[in-house]
Amino acid sequence: MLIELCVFSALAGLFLLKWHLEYHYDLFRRLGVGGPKPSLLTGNLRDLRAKGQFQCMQDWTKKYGKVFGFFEGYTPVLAVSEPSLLREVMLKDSQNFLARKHFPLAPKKSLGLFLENGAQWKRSRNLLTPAFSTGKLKMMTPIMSEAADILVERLTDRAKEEDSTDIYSVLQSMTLDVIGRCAFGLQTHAQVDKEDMFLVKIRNLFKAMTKTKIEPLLMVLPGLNGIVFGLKEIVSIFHASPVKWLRQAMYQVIQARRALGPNANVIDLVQLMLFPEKTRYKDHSHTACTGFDDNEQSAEENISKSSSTNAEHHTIGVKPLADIEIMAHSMTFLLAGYETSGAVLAYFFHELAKHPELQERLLEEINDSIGKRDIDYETIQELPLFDAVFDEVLRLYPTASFITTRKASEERQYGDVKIPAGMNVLANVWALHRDPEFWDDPETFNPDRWLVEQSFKRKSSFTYLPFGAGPRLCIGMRFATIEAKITMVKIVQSFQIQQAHDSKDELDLISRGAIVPDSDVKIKLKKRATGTRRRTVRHC
Ligand code: HEM
Repeated sequence: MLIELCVFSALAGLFLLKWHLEYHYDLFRRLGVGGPKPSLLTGNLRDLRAKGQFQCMQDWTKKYGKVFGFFEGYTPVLAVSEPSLLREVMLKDSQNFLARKHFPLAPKKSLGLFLENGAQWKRSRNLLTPAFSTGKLKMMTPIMSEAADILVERLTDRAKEEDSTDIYSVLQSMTLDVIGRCAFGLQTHAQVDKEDMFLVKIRNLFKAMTKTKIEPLLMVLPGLNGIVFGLKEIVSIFHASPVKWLRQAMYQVIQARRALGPNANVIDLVQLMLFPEKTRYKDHSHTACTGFDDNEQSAEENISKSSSTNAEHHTIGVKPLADIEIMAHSMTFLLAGYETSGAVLAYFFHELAKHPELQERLLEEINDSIGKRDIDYETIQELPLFDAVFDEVLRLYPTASFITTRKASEERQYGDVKIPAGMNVLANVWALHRDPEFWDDPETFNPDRWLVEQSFKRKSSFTYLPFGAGPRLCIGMRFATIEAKITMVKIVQSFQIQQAHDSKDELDLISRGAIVPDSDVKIKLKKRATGTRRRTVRHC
């Protein structure tokens, strides 16, 4: 009798599970939204892993249109590359979408700006935004410039010795030095010391992220997230993981800076997080930016709108963060600054190697516009062809496309599309940037398209979103742009970039949060007759 009862219960359980899964995976059909057929066990994960996210997004967009649904394991995601709907979600009705899609293995607390949601995110964003004001960025420019000079020196040696250079790893070292110095006053020496501990640990961290088998498991069984995270925390007590090392290093920086106190002559991200009331209102220039005012202001306006009163805005803005929150933000900035910027510069080198004539045009632009003046915050604003190249690199390689997500807090109807509460929305930027409806000959790298069009119109049309949009727009957008442009200018001044014997015509890419080259990016460098002058800077 007991056995029969057990068998009956097991069968009933299986039946209920099957019924639940069938109902769950039928969600998009009930919403009247097309999409690939999910399997009852893994949703569309098998396709996503076999073909890669980029290929799936493009194929599915072609087949199902600009709005379709898929299942990342158990999690439903609405992929949108329809500009008018993206505008609603990211900007007009952004108050309904202030949260992001949950990331497997994300901690429950102390998430850092990228993963935070709701009131916690608003408070952090208000507090951190002034760190990227025009005034602060101007102060960071000499640090970026010095890092680019070191890059040129390193590459000069390589140009003499090597026929083929992996530019990607060299660039990662540079972007780590830049974010470390600008945001935390860290004296990392990743460019000159391959064994620099920050570099080694960050590389190990990303290597582990690429290989993880736990993430797909959690996508299928998200209920296990808490358990797996708890287990990881226990293991980390005994095991020296890179995350643990990085957190401890950041903790030491925080303690050292706390000891220096609020009046230390340092204005960077750590100082701002530790002593917001001392640093926040010294600099009023953060809305007066060039180049991105539309997006930047809409972001700021929306954050302000989302705080109910000015007084609340003010109080929320200056309440200091706990050490654990500062550590989480610091990790976010360190990883974001390293991973995305390194990849984007690698794509720049890769494309330039294929377009020698473009390099000569860029050099001509530098000579005509800047001449013998230094490359600084002001002079890099005068280079439309460089802007066009940067925009085109980010069109073809929108490195952060798959992290541009939102989660709806309430059910809303936008035209024909109903978005229920709790639905995850992916801004399908990869497909959007390659959509022939918006781009002529979309697969071709053609910076000139940005010179004939009015690019500011393009940028406000929601057809171009490499940095996202609305209140959750990339906070490091202007930092990344300045860093990339300074580096690009110095490289073009100093080298001819050529394809090496082992260069690939098309790069293999992987998505590990950001979309990055799967392996080395090989190029050959030829030193030009004249180069850049190295300057020594005082670190702020
Ligand atoms: C070329 C380089 C970069 C690209 C393409 C990029 C792109 C992006 C994108 C697409 C998002 C999501 C925006 C959205 O959901 O609307 C984002 C968010 C973010 N980025 Fe960047 N990023 C870059 C560099 C940086 C740098 C250098 C930093 C730090 C200094 C940074 C820090 C962040 C942070 C903290 C967020 C989360 C913002 C929030 O949720 O409020 N990024 N980035």
